[in-house]
Amino acid sequence: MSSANIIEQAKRSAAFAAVDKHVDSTVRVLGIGSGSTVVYAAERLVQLKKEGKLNPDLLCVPTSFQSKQLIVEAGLRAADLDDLPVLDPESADFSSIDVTIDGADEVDAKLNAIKGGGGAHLREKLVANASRKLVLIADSRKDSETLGTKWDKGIPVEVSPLAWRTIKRQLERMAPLSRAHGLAKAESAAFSFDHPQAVLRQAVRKAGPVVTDNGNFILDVSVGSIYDPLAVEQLIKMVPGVIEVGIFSGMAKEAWFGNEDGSIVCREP
Ligand SMILES: O=C(CO)[C@H](O)[C@H](O)COP(=O)(O)O
Repeated sequence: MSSANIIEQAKRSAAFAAVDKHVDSTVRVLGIGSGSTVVYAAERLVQLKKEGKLNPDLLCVPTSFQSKQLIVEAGLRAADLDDLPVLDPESADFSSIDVTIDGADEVDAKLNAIKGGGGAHLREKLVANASRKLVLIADSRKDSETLGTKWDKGIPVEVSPLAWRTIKRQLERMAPLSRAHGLAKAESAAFSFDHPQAVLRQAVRKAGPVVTDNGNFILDVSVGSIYDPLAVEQLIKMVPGVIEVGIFSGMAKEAWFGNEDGSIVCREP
């Protein structure tokens, strides 16, 4: 098997295992992530539907245009997040979604993740935030001790096109010491680069920038190793015009990694 096929097989195994563990007839609302690994989750959902193992009233909440197409093509029913009732109105839990299965670009030892390689992280974060459980699926190349050490394309940051140059300049002046911003433990650096770089993501086969499903631009912000994901997420989020940051700190409850030898690892924080 070619190395590309081995990676695809690893992604598929992780996706199938996560769906098998988390999706049964008791699941009423399911979040569907975006990207190439999630395609295999949709493949497994189609099989389960044929076997009569899904809830007949199952609603699927998409995280992007691509994800909505996957839902429709799988013969499942798509629902918008704000059209759903909360699962348990009597409790403080505001979740509308039982479980969301999504891909990731890098996942650290505590299951903090970088997402947004496909530019869908705004809706992905909204859906994750409204989910009782966020389950990540990936091949083992994404499994990392420290964010920023494997995914070297920068943190995807969705920004307003109205001020992208100003936002870029401001992000490039972010101080590496979280101490300067009072956001994390004194003396500890949130990230390693002295001079972060923010690059406007360019479209392929179209001149000009990537325009997200929400009509915004994406800056890919390289900061080196991310020692304190929450502090970096907060630092970036504070810049006016930043719409969403592709760091998901403390959101995932489980991550499934497919290995090249065909084995699968499931990790919890
Ligand atoms: O966050 C995402 C899209 O915004 C994807 O989930 C992430 O980029 C992983 O994609 P893939 O499964 O193709 O590696």
